[in-house]
Amino acid sequence: MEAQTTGGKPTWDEVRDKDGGMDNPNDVLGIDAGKASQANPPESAGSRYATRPDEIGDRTRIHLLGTGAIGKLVAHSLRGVPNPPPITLILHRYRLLEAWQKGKKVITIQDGNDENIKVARGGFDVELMAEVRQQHGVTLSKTSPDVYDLAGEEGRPHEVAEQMKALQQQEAEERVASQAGLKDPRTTAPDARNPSERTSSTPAKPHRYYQRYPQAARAISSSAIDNLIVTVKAPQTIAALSAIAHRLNQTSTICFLQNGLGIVDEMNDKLFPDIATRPNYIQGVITHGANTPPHIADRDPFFAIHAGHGTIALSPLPKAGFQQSSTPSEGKNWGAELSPTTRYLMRALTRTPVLCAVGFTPTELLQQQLEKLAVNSVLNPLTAVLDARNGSLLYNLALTRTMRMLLAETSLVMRSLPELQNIPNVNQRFSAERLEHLVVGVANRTQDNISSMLADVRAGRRTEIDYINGYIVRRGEELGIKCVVNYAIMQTVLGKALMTNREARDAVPMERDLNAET
Ligand SMILES: CC(C)(CO)C(=O)C(=O)O
Repeated sequence: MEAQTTGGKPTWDEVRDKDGGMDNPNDVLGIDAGKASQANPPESAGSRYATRPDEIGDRTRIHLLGTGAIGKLVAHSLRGVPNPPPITLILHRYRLLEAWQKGKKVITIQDGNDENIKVARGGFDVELMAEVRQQHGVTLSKTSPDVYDLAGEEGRPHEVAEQMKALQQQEAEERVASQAGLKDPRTTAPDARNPSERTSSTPAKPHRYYQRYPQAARAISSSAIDNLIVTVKAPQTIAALSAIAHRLNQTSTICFLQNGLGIVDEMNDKLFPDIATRPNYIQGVITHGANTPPHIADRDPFFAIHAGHGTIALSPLPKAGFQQSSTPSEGKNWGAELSPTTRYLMRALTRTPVLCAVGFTPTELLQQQLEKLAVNSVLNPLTAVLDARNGSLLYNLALTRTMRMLLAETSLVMRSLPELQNIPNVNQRFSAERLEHLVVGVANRTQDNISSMLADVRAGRRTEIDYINGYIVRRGEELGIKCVVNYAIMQTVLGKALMTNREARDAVPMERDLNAET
């Protein structure tokens, strides 16, 4: 989340705590995320995840995908502790790489509004993300020929695409087989996902992009990734991860720090369908507010303002997804079976004081995600459609009625989720009244904010609506609950985004009057 904030305003879970956050039966650490914002997490938060040096060996490097304001804040904070972990920033644009190389090679974070409190920190490694191209549903690598180039000699574009997909499938199966053996396919077959280059009669030659920027190809790595933190927004996650998926395997851990729900399911479907080779996941709910003012971003893309101090609630996720009857007892042995990289990454995050990161059980974390989702499902779309700051939704009876209709559906879906059955207090925690209380509290505390969705719409970027209201609609469908109000607001946001894009496309940028007499 990169909501634009004004100054060090409280973040939403501080509000939740003050306004009667529920007791938390699953809090294995005896501390909740809200309280952690006032005090550093106790050492026990980290020691639960301690790894022996022989378990983790030289697999301590943390890669970070997403260099928005939250990504910069997380990377900067991780390097700020004694004996920090090695960190590699994966940059998604060549221009960013150039800016890094020509600049001071530091990330600078300003604390709140005070321009005098800035800390510049270096010691990062950088690499460039390989460009991901998709043609007719086939993902191409940096050296694979275009579907269109092959089309003439080997058939029509969609036929060639089908052949390439079949070969990719075959290659994926070979990879699974080789993973069962001794070799680490992440390092031996970086381009394994693109069999066209192996089988095609066309010699592999770099794509135009890499011919134009030869340095770009050199900055792309194919080495294995052990620990990955993802801070890109939900809609960009699959595309971004597909460029590095071949560098991850069942021993790696990915930590997601994003708004919304449903990303992990999509990842499993599209990138890691095989549970045996699927990486481990950590889910995070981040409530820090950070932003990079556009006028500074042009000058220094590696600068961000830490506008609102919040927390990070974290939990390793069960590989096979949530079981229907999770119970609070999962807290007792939770953590014992985790892979070394999962424990290492949990420990790295929870031992970083600025982040105020705390570990929870999966079921407790899910409930925190759902509370945040409920707040975002009202504030984000309404502010985006109305083009208004968060506070404008308050003291307005018409909008209160809309909010209540949205929350009535959301509450019913959340209370009916199979993964929350058998959990005490679910009905109270997700009652429409309590959700409304949370929404109003956040709107109050963040009244001057421009919500992240409004910022996305204004900038013509894709919004996270599919992972917020879209998630509620999808889960409702599974449960036989029709969420028509959520569906309507979702469609309105999509429509609003289209309108804004069309307006921007049709606008004629003119700096001077071309009709003026000279
Ligand atoms: C809570 C809220 C609405 C604060 O702006 C937010 O999380 C967002 O903008 O995404």
